[in-house]
Amino acid sequence: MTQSDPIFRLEGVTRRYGNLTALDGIDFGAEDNSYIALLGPSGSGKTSLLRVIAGFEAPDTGRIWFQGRDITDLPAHERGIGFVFQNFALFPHLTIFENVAFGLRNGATKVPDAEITDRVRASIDMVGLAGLEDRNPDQISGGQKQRVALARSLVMQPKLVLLDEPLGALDANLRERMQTELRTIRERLDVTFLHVTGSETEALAMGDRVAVLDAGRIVQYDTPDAIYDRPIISDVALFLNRFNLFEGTLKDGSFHGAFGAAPVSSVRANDSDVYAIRYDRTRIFDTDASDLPGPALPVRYLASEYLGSSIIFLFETADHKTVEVDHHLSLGEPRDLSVGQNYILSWDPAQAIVFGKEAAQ
Ligand SMILES: Nc1ncnc2c1ncn2[C@@H]1O[C@H](COP(=O)(O)OP(=O)(O)OP(=O)(O)O)[C@@H](O)[C@H]1O
Repeated sequence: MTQSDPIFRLEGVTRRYGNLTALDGIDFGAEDNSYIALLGPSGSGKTSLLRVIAGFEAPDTGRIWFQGRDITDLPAHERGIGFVFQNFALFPHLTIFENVAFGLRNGATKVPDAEITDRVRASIDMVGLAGLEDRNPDQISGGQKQRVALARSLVMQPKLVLLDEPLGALDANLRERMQTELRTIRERLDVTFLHVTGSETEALAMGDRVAVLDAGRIVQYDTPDAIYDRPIISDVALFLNRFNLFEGTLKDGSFHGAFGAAPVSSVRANDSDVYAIRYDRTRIFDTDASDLPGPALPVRYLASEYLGSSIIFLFETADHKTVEVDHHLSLGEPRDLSVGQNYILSWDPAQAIVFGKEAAQ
């Protein structure tokens, strides 16, 4: 298998619960030896997809391939796919060592004791927990539990590890540290991680590629940069949480919205007309400014929020829609704004992304 062959592939995978279609004809394959983030809003089918790949649930239709083999009818424990649960699912009465050894001791093939000891120690080392082997899960921190859960999966030497919101139970600081650690650990091993997250920041930071799931379908699968710069439909732009989105009408090469009419050079197919401009490309002007780079959106200033490297300014339009401006501090001091005052937001129309019904026809 070469680096670019898919490690697993789904063909037309559908999963229904009663009348609800959780997975809707998914065709998707992931490159071997890579970090894939699976991003989607709550209820989009992320966990269902992982469970179907792992073999905890069967698809209603479609096939699943892993390392070139059809595994659709293979039970979970024979698939050789690792799974890390959000709540870690450690055995509370077993030591860290025995938690990690569990799969080796209880697998279909008998593994000699000496090999178990070696592999468990190597896995515990790999996740940076050497010295804690004899503790119980209630004697270690949340981040350490997360590492035990990972070691327990890695000790089985899988080629694919499915991680279901693995950082969801950790506080913000630890989450950032574990993001880096997970990437480093994966790079040291010849293994693919498929990491489910509802956080766009996490997905864009961690994935070599990001699959975006929306209502049971993979709507975009690309590098983080491409997803950020070129969201394929307006729902992806909405979900990325970095775009101001405006409804309106696309007509005769212009988009007509709350900001007046803006020229449009290209349009992406979508189920409605939507105009998107990134928070960090939206700029603030006084109401009497004469040097606007493009459309003029009248707004009232509400509040600001410091985010370390940037400041987010929040505004409200006449129809009470909240609009954000992200001012990166590397661009210099932000201007002083007065709460309740009116301003104009504007941007270079060439930097907008326009989605339209007419392009879909
Ligand atoms: N066992 C089940 N029985 C009935 N409906 C289910 C079952 N499991 C999931 N669903 C439904 O299928 C849809 C997809 O659920 P899933 O848990 O895969 O979403 P998710 O993207 O992981 O959501 P979250 O981020 O909230 O965990 C949801 O509408 C959910 O209510």
